[in-house]
Amino acid sequence: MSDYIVSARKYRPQTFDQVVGQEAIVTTLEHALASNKLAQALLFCGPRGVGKTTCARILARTINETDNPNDDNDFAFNIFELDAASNNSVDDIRNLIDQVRFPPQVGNYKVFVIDEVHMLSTSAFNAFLKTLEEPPAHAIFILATTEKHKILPTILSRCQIYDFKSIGIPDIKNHLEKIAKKEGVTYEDDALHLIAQKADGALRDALSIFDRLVTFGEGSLTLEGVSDTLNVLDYDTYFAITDACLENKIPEALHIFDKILRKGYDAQLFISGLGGHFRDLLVSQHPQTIELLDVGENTKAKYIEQGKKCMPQFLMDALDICNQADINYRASKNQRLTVEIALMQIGSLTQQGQPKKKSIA
Ligand SMILES: Nc1ncnc2c1ncn2[C@@H]1O[C@H](COP(=O)(O)OP(=O)(O)OP(=O)(O)O)[C@@H](O)[C@H]1O
Repeated sequence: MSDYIVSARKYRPQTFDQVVGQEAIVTTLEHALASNKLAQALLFCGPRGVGKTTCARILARTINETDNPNDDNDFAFNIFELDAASNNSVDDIRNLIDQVRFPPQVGNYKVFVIDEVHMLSTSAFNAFLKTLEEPPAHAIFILATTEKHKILPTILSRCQIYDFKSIGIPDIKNHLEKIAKKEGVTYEDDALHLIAQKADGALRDALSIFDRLVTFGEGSLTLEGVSDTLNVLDYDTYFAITDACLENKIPEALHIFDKILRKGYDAQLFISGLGGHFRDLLVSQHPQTIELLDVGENTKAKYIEQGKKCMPQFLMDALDICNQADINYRASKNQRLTVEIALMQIGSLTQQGQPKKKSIA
């Protein structure tokens, strides 16, 4: 059997200081622990893969910590996890309640983590409510959910609520960088940035994308490889199409777009991505806004360079055209043409933003 462990498990934080991007939560939990003000029922809300289960486990371990260094297996931490997504019946909850009654054999607390608690059936919820109202002193409940709005007010009002947030791109990227170094993976800074961007705030997603791409790239991550595998249009394509438009070379812009379609990319994603590109060029033009440019270092240099070639009016008009095409796209009967017209319009802009030519010839 292979001894390969996925990064999300291998690098699951074991202590609060290893948790990334949830400073407010970690500080509040640590204060509550230090001042003995931890409630018996906690609700961890927030997007998927941002550390809710991880923090629940660390909390369970911390409150049961003994001075015996050998006491560090999961059993000793008295943690009971129920995934309500697949165990949502009254019987499942009754099994759990049965365990609540008895005090732990080791340590002081039993910690019950109910993941995806919004999935419990109404009758299971009701069965659980009584226990939640009067839990024995040794029981702590941590309810985790990605959908807080689905939690009954009766439950909400009995819990201390912790709102986890999605993790920012720089935090995700830093975390990936540390793991890449530990694993001996060679990487381009921009490749990690793109993975962090694609993870959409979820560290677990970032780690699984990372694992997949490291396997695919045989231990090395390049921006080109990552873009290709994730089916993301690479920045160079946007730079090339912008260069063509800046020089009013409409046929060239149309050919690049044709190639994009042949590769199987979605035309609407392309046009909204192009809008994003013009926005990035705009923010790259000023020292006050450059920090709003959320890309890796090499790509940033390219933005600054191309930004210097563009008049702000050109960028604003181009942005407007992309935006309009994006809006019109769904209603259009010829979606390819909608994008092509947008490209022709952008390729007709002069640096002052006025149309230079009316036809593509
Ligand atoms: N804030 C974080 N800091 C460090 N690692 C994290 C963080 N969030 C997630 N991870 C990584 O992702 C994995 C999954 O995270 P976890 O199970 O804690 O997420 P979750 O918020 O409970 O997600 P779900 O709602 O889908 O259950 C962890 O094992 C860990 O490797």
